[in-house]
Amino acid sequence: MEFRTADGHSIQKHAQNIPFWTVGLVALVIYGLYTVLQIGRRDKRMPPGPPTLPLLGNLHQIPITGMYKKFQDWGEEFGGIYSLKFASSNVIVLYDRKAVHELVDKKGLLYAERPHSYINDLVTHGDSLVFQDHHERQKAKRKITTHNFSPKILDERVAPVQDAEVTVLLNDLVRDPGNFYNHMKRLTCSIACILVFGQRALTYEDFWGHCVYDALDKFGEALEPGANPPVDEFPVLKYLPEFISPWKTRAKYAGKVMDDIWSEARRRVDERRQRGDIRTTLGSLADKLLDEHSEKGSPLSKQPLGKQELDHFFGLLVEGGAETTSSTMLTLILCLAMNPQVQAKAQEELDAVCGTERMPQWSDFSKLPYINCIIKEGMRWRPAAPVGIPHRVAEDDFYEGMLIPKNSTIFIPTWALHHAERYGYDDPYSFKPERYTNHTKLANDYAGGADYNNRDNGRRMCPGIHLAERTQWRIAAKLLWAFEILPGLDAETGKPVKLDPDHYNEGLLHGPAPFKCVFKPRSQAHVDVISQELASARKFLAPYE
Ligand code: HEM
Repeated sequence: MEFRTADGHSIQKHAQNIPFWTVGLVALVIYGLYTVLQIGRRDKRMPPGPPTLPLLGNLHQIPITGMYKKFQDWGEEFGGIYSLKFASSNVIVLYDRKAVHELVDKKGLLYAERPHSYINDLVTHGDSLVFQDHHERQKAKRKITTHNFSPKILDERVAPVQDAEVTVLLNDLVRDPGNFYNHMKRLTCSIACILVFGQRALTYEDFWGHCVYDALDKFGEALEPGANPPVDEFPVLKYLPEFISPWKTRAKYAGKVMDDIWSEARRRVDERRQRGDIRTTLGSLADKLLDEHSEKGSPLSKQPLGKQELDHFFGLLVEGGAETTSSTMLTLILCLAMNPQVQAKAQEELDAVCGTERMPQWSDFSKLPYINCIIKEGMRWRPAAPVGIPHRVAEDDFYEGMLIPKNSTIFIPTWALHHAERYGYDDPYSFKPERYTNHTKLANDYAGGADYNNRDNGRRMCPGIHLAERTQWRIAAKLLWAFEILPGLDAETGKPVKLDPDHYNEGLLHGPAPFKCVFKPRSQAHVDVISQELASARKFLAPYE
């Protein structure tokens, strides 16, 4: 059939005249458009989630702060396991304890990878134990960590370090209570640096007292939500020149700061060793691995690490150990200052066991169950890593008929899970250690179980769990034994300030922003015990100076 236009031209004739390449080009453009519009669309087999926009998916709905709360809002709206689209990337959020257990714990290896992040790699050179995939090198570093921070080694060799450093903390709080924030940070950095580098911090201002916070500050800035364009979702952004991509310069600078700090730490250790001051028998991991290096040519003979990777490994262990622990303890101090009834109950228990004659010891653990409850409740109330550290699934998987596509990023929203009334947390914003009355054991005894806790997820479970818990317990028990913790006083009115439970620094890790608080010794007898123990604590710590 032949169609004619108003001016009498034949359409068929025109069609015959359209060159083949034009038809091909139009088809290509239509196909291209169709493909581009598929970006951001959710596969119907995936778990439900908020409606998406073409190209963006749900990227436009990601808040710059408060992601941990948003994860809960979406969970309540779309169900325990839901999905998000970050452009073409898939994100699955497990706001469901059973799903966390069935997938991340039980199918360990499948869920043991980490999502790839261009910015992260710019900062860490892709060799960070925390952010690397679960391949041989990562496993080798993890093995060293779990072995050296095992309960046996901690209780046999590290306990005196923790006890002595906490005694120094108590003394710091008696003599200079206003600086409690930095005293706590010094303490956790010093313990980590003793174990890793064989070096302690006399003050927060010492290199060994604040190195980790300087390193993590820049890392946090480089990774701050909203600070970077969605480069993993739109990889073409990687090729933008640096002069129009300040985010790249910032990430590289953060990497350089971290390189400089951890190579300076190594330089100091090497220099000390050259002077013949070897601290292997004092428990320094760096000395132990460097001895192995001199004997075998590498600290990890099957997976040899270059100097930079080894320096970063040491640094990472301090990063993993110091700020997480100080943040949880500062949170606890905030909670205690706001909840005098909790202090009173703990002190009744402490007084019955220790009196005023002696400080509580780790061996008192089972006689002081309320201290354990207080620590667990602090970590529930405001977890240091409220959205955890995401995992990546290595292959397509199915859960209750829903597709979890290969390479999806898996979030375990710690804060949301611990504030969900559906999991029995009634009045979740209140600080109530009694919730854990029936959880009398250590975190590790609950790890990997359906009764999900704070840092225990399958193959990537926190290897510092035992160290952290033993430090946290000592700090909490001894602080509560020695002091009444009160809100600070307003400089002008002299009245107690109102503490704000939501005034938090929200970076990679969450910790309370500086706040005012008073440490009132409970009696002169308590202060006397601290002074008596201080001399032997200092003597014990002297070889690490
Ligand atoms: C209260 C203190 C601590 C908290 C809240 C905490 C929290 C966490 C969390 C949430 C993870 C991610 C788990 C996952 O991927 O599922 C993690 C991993 C990790 N933590 Fe901790 N942590 C603490 C103390 C420590 C300490 C003392 C160390 C010292 C060695 C440490 C070293 C690490 C390392 C190396 C990883 C990475 C493990 C891997 O990816 O295979 N952490 N931690």
